Amino acid sequence: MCLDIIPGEPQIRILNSDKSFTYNYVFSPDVGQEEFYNVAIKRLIDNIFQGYNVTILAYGQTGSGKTYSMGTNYTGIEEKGIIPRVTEDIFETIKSKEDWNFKVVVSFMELYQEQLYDLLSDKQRNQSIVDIREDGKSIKVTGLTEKEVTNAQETLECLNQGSIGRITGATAMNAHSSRSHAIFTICIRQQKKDDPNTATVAKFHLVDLAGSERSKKTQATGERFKEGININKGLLALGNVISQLGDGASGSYIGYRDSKLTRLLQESLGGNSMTLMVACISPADYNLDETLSTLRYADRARKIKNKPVVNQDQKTAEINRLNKLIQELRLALMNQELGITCPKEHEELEEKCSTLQQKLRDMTEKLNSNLAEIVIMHERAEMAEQAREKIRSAMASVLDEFEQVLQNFNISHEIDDEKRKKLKIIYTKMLEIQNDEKKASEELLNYEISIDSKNSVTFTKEDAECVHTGELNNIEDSLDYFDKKEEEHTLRQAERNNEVQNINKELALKESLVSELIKNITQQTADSHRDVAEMEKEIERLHVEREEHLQAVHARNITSKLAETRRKKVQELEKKIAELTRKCQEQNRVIKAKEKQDQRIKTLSNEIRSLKEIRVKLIRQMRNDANNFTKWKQSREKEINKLKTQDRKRAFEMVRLKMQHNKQEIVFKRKMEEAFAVNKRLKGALEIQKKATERQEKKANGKDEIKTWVAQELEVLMATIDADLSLEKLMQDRATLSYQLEQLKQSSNPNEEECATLVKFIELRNTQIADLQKEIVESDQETRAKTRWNMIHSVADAKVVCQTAFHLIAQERKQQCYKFNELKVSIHIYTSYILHIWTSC
Ligand SMILES: Nc1ncnc2c1ncn2[C@@H]1O[C@H](COP(=O)(O)OP(=O)(O)OP(=O)(O)O)[C@@H](O)[C@H]1O
Repeated sequence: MCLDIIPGEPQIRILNSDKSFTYNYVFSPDVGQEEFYNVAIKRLIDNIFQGYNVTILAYGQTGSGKTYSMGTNYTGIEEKGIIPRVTEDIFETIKSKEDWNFKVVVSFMELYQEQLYDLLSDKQRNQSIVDIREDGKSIKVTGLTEKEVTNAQETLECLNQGSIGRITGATAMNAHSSRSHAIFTICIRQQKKDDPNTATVAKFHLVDLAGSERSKKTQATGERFKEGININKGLLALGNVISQLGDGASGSYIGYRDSKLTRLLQESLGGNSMTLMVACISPADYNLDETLSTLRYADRARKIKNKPVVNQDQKTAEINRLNKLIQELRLALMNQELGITCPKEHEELEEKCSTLQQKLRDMTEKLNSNLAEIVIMHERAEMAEQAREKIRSAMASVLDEFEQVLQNFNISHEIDDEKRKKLKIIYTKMLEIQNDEKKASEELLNYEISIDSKNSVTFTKEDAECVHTGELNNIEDSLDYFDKKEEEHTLRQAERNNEVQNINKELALKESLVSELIKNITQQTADSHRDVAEMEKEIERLHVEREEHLQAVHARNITSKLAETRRKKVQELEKKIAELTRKCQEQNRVIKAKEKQDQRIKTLSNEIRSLKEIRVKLIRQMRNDANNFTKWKQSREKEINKLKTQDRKRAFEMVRLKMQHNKQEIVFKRKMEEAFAVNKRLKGALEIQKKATERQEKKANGKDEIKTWVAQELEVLMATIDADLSLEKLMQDRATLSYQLEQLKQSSNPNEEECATLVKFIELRNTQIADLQKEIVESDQETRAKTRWNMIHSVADAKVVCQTAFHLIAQERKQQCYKFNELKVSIHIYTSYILHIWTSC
């Protein structure tokens, strides 16, 4: 035994020496596959499902147990290694994530004598050679078979199929020695069923390397010897890459291209993957050299710092990239103090719009008050008309009576008591009519005065509801509601007014028609009746006369001459009778037509009556509506005044909050600017340092180069310290903002605008924190601290370094003193200024 494991520590000590190595885990030979898997491997499964690439790499001398540990040759009989267990766990997890969609594909390739073979290809072995391509971002193997699998069984069948085709051979060290490097890859594409933005594609590489070997020990000859040389060549290149990466010489050349193995593992070593190396060693002292070599390998590999990132689906990644870009642009915008201002035309339009709104409001108000006056006028007209009709009918009856009395006077020419009494009654009636007319006029005059007192009585329950339906706390909403109501009311009144006017027009037409008809009818009917009666009388008389003449004609004693005369007379009379009968018939027709007109007048009068009723109804509605609206308006105005008072208070509070907010924003901006400056400084320093390192690598270090190098190192160091401080401040800030946001969200009425502002601030800080962290990681002070002094090759170099460092520190101190004094003066000036303001207040 050449090794000793320190109990409870992941440490291996080389016996009989003071050499020891510390790793993440160390397992003794008695630890079984299950324990090894559960402790070191199982946790990596989670990373795959978070979208990270994962690589497990088995390295070690031949026969040390790489294939056994990886489980590459698993057939279902022997104890399960890593691959079968990983496969089972992956599909277990998939089963449990029901709200996600998955696509799993596997590939299996073998690198044998610098030739890459597709182990899952259906083709002949010599036709299944595939090639490596680089697409600028990542390594791709073109033409490699990718089989979709849906469960562990199918996956292990693929593993088994590939393993059978893998080259093995017997050596003195291992009866089934793998003569090639094998890479089994499980690629998992996942996406949450209801969110396409969660799509990720992660690769799980399981690498079983061929073992390093010494031909002396393996006793390989012929083909095995040739294989051994190629294996060692590949492993040597891998060792170099691990050394270069482990040395922390970031930015320096890494020999990935020296072999296909290193090209294939480029992503897993120093790239975008979480990589675990399983270093298999033999505890036998016989293998000490190989064991030490493997331990050193693993020790260097442990120092490699990969940069794993979640492998988002291309579309998702693009969305996220754009979101990040938006954040960065926002940040840049703030930094450049470019506030987003409204275009001028927009402002002009807004002004125009508000002027028009005001105009509309004024016009509605005016129209409304006009309509109110119109209502009053309508009512007055209605009252006047009613009074006029009353007087007209009273006058008509008085006139009738008067006519009667007058006729009686004409007959008797004497004034007896009864007639005098009648005349007195008519006189009284006429006085009454006069009084009525006076009263109506007075009523009309007083009508306007009584309107206000009437208004207060007509406020109904409905209106009360109307006032309270719009319980709006916001003054603008209230005013809008008020305007809307006023507009509605005005439109309604205007519509009714139109209706009244139309009715008036119709009434005027109908009334004039009726009066025209009445005028004609009364005159014509009287005349026609008289004419008909007279004509009938005349016809009767003529008939009698004709009869007389006829009798005379037939008398015996009449002379023929007389008879002839009488016959002529009879003929004349008959003519007259015929003429009068025709006229009489005509008059009767006229009378019938008049009767029809009578009917028409009756219908028109009915129509006039119902139109008047409608008009009265409309006017009443107008009046009620106007009263209710006036009442509503008064109460609304009261409310609005109340709201205005509240609004003034709110506005005052807003100004106060805005001032507070502005103050916060200034502080925030200052901090952002500080962080920007720090970040810029660090970036600049790193850039200069990078260029200088490149230059220094090309030529030998002179005194001046060392001086410049020291200055740059110090600059980077100080910039990193500043960045660390800024980062801390930003993180504190973010915590405070997050706390404020939480408090705000928990409050009963969270202000959404304020929430959004806080979220924006938090996001901006996130971006800045990420930006700073990136630069700090890049400056990598931990590694730099260890490798810094590699630049010094002699005591002379060390002296230059010390001198430069002292000089720079002294310079820095001097500047600090200057700044400190300047600050002291500024503080003094500000304090006296504040005191001055304080005392003058
Ligand atoms: N921990 C272990 N427990 C039991 N047997 C083991 C263990 N490790 C290795 N073996 C056995 O040792 C032999 C060699 O192991 P394996 O083939 O895995 O070595 P290897 O490192 O892959 O060698 P090579 O590099 O030559 O391919 C196998 O028969 C294997 O079953």
